[in-house]
Amino acid sequence: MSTAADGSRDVRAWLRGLEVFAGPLATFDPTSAPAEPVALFLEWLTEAVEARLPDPHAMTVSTVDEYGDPWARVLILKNVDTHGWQFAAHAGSPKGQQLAARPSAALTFYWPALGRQVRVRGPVVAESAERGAADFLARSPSARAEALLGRQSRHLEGVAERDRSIDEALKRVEREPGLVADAWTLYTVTPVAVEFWQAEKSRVHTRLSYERATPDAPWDQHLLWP
Ligand SMILES: Cc1cc2nc3c(=O)[nH]c(=O)nc-3n(C[C@H](O)[C@H](O)[C@H](O)COP(=O)(O)O)c2cc1C
Repeated sequence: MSTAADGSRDVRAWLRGLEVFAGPLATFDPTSAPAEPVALFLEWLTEAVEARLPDPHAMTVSTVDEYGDPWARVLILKNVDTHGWQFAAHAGSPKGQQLAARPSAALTFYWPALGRQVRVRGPVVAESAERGAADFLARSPSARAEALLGRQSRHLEGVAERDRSIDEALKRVEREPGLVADAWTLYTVTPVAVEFWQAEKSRVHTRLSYERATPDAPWDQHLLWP
């Protein structure tokens, strides 16, 4: 640990001394990239899974609230196909309320050991109640119990109150296995911009951006300055 002249902890020096992109990093040749981004995303996700990176399907989901202030949190990717990237959430949670008011999101994936980041931006669509229900019923009983409470991110008096409520909800899930939380929603981010970022030890990083004006338009590819 670094120490400043007055004996206090020198956090700045300590952070500067930490290694980044320790590698061995992956490589990326943008000249052989596919014409559309989902195929490349699936290649990179597959390599992250094969490299046994922890939580390779975890992503930061960013939204904005009614004041235009950004919020971000990590969620699990539920699916990705030509329609877009999917995640599920309770519509009554802060993110659900933000998406109802402003249906737009940015997703950020980071696979540190490979030195790779992917960023996705686009409008968000709430899928049908049937698709939300199917996602809900595929969750573990304890995850269903938690979602049934529908109180995510509200203030909690204490852990005993939490545990009692979860216990009651879990008993309800066991009694009624077909029960679905109405507000459980599957969201699809329809991409209009997807950027692939490959770190290089030299710090001359490689960036490839796919952009399209609307979700129906064809993709344009551009290299970006690092
Ligand atoms: C690895 C990881 C996975 C998570 N997965 C989910 C998830 O799938 N759904 C969810 O609602 N919250 C998930 N969370 C918790 C969220 O990050 C967040 O705390 C919660 O959804 C409340 O967000 P909000 O108050 O902005 O609505 C996850 C957190 C981590 C670290």
